[in-house]
Amino acid sequence: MKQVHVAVGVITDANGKILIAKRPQVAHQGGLWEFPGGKVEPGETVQQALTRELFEELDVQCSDFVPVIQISHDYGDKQVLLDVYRVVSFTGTAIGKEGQPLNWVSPSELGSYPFPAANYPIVNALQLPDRLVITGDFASQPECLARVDACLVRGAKLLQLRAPELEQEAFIRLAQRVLARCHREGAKLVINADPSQPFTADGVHLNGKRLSDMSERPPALADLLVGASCHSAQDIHKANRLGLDYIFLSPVQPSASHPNAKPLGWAAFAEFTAFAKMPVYALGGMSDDNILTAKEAGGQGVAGISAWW
Ligand SMILES: Nc1nc2c([nH]c(=O)n2[C@@H]2O[C@H](COP(=O)(O)OP(=O)(O)OP(=O)(O)O)[C@@H](O)[C@H]2O)c(=O)[nH]1
Ligand SMILES: [Mg+2]
Repeated sequence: MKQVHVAVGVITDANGKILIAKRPQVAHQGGLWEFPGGKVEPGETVQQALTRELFEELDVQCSDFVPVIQISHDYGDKQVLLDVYRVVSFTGTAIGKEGQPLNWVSPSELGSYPFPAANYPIVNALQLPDRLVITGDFASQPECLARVDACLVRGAKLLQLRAPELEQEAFIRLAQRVLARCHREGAKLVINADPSQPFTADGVHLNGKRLSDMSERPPALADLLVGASCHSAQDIHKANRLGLDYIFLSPVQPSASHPNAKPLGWAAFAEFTAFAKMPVYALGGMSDDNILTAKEAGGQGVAGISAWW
C-alpha cells in the first residue's frame, strides 16, 4: 500500500493554546479531531504543502515552521506519514473555511479530545518539553533537593531522578520529596527505577536492561509516562512494540559520563528518529545549544546531566 504523505500544522495562539479542527463525518477518520493540514502534492515541499493547506482550510498565512515529529502509521485501509510542524508565525484569523468546527485548547487538555490513532505521539510530543534533565551526583539528600530546586528555577519542566547507588527504600523516599518540589513548580518527575515496585511519580524511566526484560507495558503504567534508554535500532523497535511515551537515544555526541561509547552523530540520530513512534530525546554531550539541531533531526529535544545539574 502506498504511504500518503501528510503535512500537519500545530498553530499556537499567544496563550499557548493549540488549534484543532473536527474532521468531517464522511472523511477518513471522520468525526475525530485533527491538527489542520493535508496531503503533500507532487513537487511540493512539506512546508509548501502546509502553507497551502492552512490557507485553504483556515484562511491563515504561515511563514515559519519548526519540526515537531514524524509519524508513520498503518490504519489498515490507509498508510500515512504525518510530517508535523509547529507554525512559528502566521497572519490572519483562523476560521473553518470548509465549515469544520475549530477549537483552541491548552496542551494539557488535548488528552480529552478524540483524535485518530496516529495522533497519540503528536499529542505526547506537544505535552513534553524539549529538555529533559537527569539528576547527577549528590553527596546528601539536602544537596540533591537543592540541586533539583536550582534546575526548577532555571525552567526544567521534566526531570528524571536517577540514583543507582541508593537503596530502593531511600530512593523512593527521596523521589517523594523531589516529586513535591516538581509539582509545586509545575514540572513532572519520572524515576529511574524498577517499575514493578510501588512508587509515586509521574512516570518511570527504563534503563536498557529493564527495557529488554519488559515484554509488555504493564497495565499499572497505562496512565503514567514510560520512557526508556535506547542505543540501537533493536531497542527502538522494542520501545515501539511496548508503546512507550518517549525514548532517549544515545550517545549522540561524545560525553564525559560514557567516554568509551562510540557517538552516533546527528545523521544516524535522524535515521533512528524516523522509525521511532514516540518523541526521541538526544542524549550524550547535549546542552540547550543542541535543541534546535535535535528537532531538525526529528527529535523532541535533548536530555542530559552535566549541562543542567
Ligand atoms: N490533517 C490531518 N490528517 C490526519 C491527522 N491524523 C491523521 O491520521 N490524519 C490522516 O491523514 C490523511 C490526510 O489528511 P486530510 O484528509 O487532511 O487530507 P487533505 O486535507 O488533503 O484532504 P482532501 O483529501 O479532502 O483534499 C487522512 O487519512 C487523515 O486521516 C491530523 O492530525 N491532521
Ligand atoms: Mg486536511
